[in-house]
Amino acid sequence: MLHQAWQLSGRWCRWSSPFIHLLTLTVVTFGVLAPLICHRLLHSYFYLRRWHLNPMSQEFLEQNQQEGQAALRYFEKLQIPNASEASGGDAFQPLLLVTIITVQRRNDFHYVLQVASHFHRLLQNCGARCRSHRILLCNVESDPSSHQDVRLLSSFFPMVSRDKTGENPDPRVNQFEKEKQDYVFCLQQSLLVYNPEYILIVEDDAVPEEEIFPVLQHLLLARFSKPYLRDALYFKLYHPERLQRYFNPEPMRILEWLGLGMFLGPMLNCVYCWATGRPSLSWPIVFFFALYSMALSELVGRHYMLELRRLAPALYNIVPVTECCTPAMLFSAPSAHRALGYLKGLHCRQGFAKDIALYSLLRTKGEKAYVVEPNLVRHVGMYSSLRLNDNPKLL
Ligand SMILES: CC(=O)N[C@H]1[C@@H](OP(=O)(O)OP(=O)(O)OC[C@H]2O[C@@H](n3ccc(=O)[nH]c3=O)[C@H](O)[C@@H]2O)O[C@H](CO)[C@H](O)[C@@H]1O
Repeated sequence: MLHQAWQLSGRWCRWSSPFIHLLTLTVVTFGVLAPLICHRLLHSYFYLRRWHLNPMSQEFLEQNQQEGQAALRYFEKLQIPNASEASGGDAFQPLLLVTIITVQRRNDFHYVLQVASHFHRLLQNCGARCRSHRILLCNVESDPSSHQDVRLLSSFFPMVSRDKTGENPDPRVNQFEKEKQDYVFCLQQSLLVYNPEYILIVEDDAVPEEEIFPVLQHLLLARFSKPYLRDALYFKLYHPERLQRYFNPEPMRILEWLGLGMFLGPMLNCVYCWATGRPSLSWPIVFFFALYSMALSELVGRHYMLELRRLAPALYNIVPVTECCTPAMLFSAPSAHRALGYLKGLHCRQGFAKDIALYSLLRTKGEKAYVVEPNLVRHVGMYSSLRLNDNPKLL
């Protein structure tokens, strides 16, 4: 017996045995290579938070401040269009209206200028394909004239202000109910002023990615008309990176994770067999590589895997939403009308802000909503206008 066990362990521990190969691969990958390569990746389990979080957050703030200055220069140099161009006063129904909802925030970062300059430039570059798109600014600052960036932007974009419509916010409402009412106001004005087919309502710290318009073009014309997506209440174009992991369990994500293992397991098995000159199919080795690739993708970070989908608009994923955050939300005109009706009947408060309120409608009203992956905007507003934080961090 002892002799047999000795023989077996001897066979397993030979340098040519698959056990030793796979053990070495696991140790080298997870113990050496991945930590070395990924220790600066913010959304990876290998991220060295203690070393990098403070300097990286500082670096981000400094760089973002420079981007704010660049956005300021962009508009200072831009030629002011004539009045009818700026007001967007042409009488036609846009396919897509981008509404930027904004309040006065820390002046040194010029968040809204960053967002508006990116949208303006991308729309110009998009050319004829985006002829039927428009941008609207929605100023919900209690004293609209105090919003300096908006004063500059009003020469370039049409604008609605909450106070000008006589819809003054009730000073007694809490901050989160005000935020919801501001959202309702902007959505309502977007429908009233332009009557667009789709409204993309973005917060004033959500900078669009370079490919946003080609991807939206593809989604609007080819994907959103599919029967199961057509009646969605909303499409989220951003979900926080920290919540994109497989270990934030969602049925679709678990399926994606298993699919990844089932695809890469056999593939890596073939590569291994080819490299070691073994017969091609071995189920334990397939199983090992399936687990290996699943563990690697989770530990390196699903967020980074999602980036591969940017290669082509058709690769973008559309999956059922989860709760958090509303930096960029797309509504069709009928769904915007429904959302308005629902939101007016809800009262927001701390712990039940507008993002949670919108999500709660899916259960109470039997609606469906989806998120597009990867994100089509970047959230840059480290200083929140709703929650006090003097020392913001990237995580
Ligand atoms: C990145 C992220 O997770 N952002 C979410 C977080 O916002 P934040 O806490 O990051 O707040 P924020 O300063 O980005 O404000 C969100 C939006 O509300 C607007 N605003 C602000 C003050 C006001 O009185 N009226 C008003 O409409 C502001 O212009 C911006 O468009 O929580 C909000 C809900 O509370 C939303 O879910 C945001 O998507």
